[in-house]
Amino acid sequence: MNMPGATQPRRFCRSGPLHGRILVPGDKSISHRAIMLASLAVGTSTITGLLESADVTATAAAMRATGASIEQVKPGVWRIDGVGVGSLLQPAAALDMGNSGTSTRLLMGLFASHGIQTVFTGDASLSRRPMGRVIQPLALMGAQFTVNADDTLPLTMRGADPAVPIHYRLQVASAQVKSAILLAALNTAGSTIVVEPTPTRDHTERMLRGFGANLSIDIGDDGARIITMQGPQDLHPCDIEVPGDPSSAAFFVVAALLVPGSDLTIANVGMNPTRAALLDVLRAMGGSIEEEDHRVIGGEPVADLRVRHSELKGIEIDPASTAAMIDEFPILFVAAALASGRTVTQGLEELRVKESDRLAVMSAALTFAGASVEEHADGLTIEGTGGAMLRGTLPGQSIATMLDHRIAMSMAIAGLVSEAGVTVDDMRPVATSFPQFERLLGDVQCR
Ligand SMILES: O=C(O)C1=C[C@@H](OP(=O)(O)O)[C@@H](O)[C@H](O)C1
Ligand SMILES: C=C(OP(=O)(O)O)C(=O)O
Repeated sequence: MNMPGATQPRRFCRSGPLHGRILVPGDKSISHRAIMLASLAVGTSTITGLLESADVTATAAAMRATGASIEQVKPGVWRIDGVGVGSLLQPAAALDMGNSGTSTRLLMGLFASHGIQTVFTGDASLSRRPMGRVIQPLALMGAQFTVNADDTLPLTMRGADPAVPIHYRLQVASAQVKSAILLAALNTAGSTIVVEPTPTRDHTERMLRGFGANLSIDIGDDGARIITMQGPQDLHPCDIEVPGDPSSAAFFVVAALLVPGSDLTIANVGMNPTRAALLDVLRAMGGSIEEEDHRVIGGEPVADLRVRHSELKGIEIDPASTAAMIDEFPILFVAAALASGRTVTQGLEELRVKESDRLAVMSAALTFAGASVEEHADGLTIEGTGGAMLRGTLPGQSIATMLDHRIAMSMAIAGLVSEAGVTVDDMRPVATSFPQFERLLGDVQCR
């Protein structure tokens, strides 16, 4: 994101028990997809509970620039009039994707099968992230790219009209790559097939069906998911309710587990099994997390989470859980730093190409705050304090967030269980996914 104004350093201090019942904002992944699909349906869709954050705003701006009408009716409620699959307009200017990998990769897919030329730009963090993973399949479908040798932003894409269907086996476990191909397939005649050896978040598949698209999902002999879509497909408008984001809830779940005396309920949290592995890991560490009032909202499972302070123990995390908690590792590392015994993670190379290198940055940040962390090529090994407070950051020192919202929020939570407090150098990146974070944290702290 283009950071407005001066840096916003903040000190997060040792906290009393966390209590109450809170709602976290709408799911970021689902919000992006809701805007994209509603913008392609002919007619009016209403989205309730949309995440109003910088990343989602970047997606909305790109869809407006290609013809959709997108208006806020009241906070959290948006009305979208779509243009129809195949009818996207050439944007007049470059599309600024800010900090958002999801906006960039999914929109590249969506535009790749429309005969328009688009220029994608992003902030310093996004401009370091690999785009080759989507360029490769989209080029096979006929899109043309002008891009530097590293396959990073800025880049120019000329969409293919007509695009050709592909049969593609994912090389990385990435919902963004899968979704890019499925969105391109919407305006591609013929049968596009994506084979996913490791299941990743399935919001695109669920929501495509909600908007009336026809796709089949089979399991191959080797256990891979095979997603087939026969294009082109028209989308029908749809009213969508966006559940609370489990990746945002994660900061409050870990905070309540770590801060002695806490008993906190986080209501309306998305429980899609392709996103929920953190809860299983924390329970295996000894965390008390109860799920209440299971229901389905907008085609997605949802529950309220009651979380009570618990004594956590370190564990070895099964790499098979990685995809279903990929964004939750920074805050899991904080939980591990306070557990008793050793936590071992592996198979996490993907964390090095997120908004920051999350293995290197979390290792440095936690070490700086007094934790015992060893960094490996594909994971961290953490020796927990056994519940004792972290030292915190020294006067005059602060944690470098590296333009990464999840580092900033994770280290803020670390501050709540530190002797001296933790200073985070800049809280502005939090606007990417969770603008209400600091306010909600204030609400649950007993004064
Ligand atoms: O599809 C999505 O909405 C996302 C997929 C994940 O990225 P990858 O597909 O790169 O794993 C995740 O890290 C990101 O925050 C959101
Ligand atoms: C990786 C993330 O998002 P994106 O890829 O959309 O930038 C995230 O939110 O942690």
